[in-house]
Amino acid sequence: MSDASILKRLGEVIATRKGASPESSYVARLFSQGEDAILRKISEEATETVLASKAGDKLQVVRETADLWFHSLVLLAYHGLTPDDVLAELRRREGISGIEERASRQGPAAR
Ligand SMILES: N=c1c2ncn([C@@H]3O[C@H](COP(=O)(O)OP(=O)(O)OP(=O)(O)O)[C@@H](O)[C@H]3O)c2ncn1[C@@H]1O[C@H](COP(=O)(O)O)[C@@H](O)[C@H]1O
Repeated sequence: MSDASILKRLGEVIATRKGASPESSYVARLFSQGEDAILRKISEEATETVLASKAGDKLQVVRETADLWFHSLVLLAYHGLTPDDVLAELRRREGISGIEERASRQGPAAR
């Protein structure tokens, strides 16, 4: 099974939690608390990822990044989006240098 398929499966599970009982599901509880609660978790997990990196703790970097990705999937589902929407955007960018892309947005003077 490809690594991308775990994102797809997890996205599907998360979507099923909309309207599920907050008593039995962490994701349902987040949905019931609303957008700000989801955004707070993303902010928290991003900060924890930064701290793990600064501490040079690779295992913790992996764990915090997993938390960050997971909560980002919850935010996507909140907006009715799926991991496929983000994967399609990454595919669209594939092979386009960030430096070139930035210059094309800023016009010839920035090159
Ligand atoms: N991948 C995850 C996952 N990663 C992290 N978490 C939860 O996200 C929370 C992370 O928050 P913290 O690290 O800040 O821990 P905490 O202090 O306990 O959290 P808070 O009380 O502050 O919210 C923890 O409660 C973790 O258990 C996850 N919860 C669920 N999943 C997946 O989502 C599926 C659906 O989950 P439920 O909706 O709970 O059934 C599960 O089967 C898993 O596949």
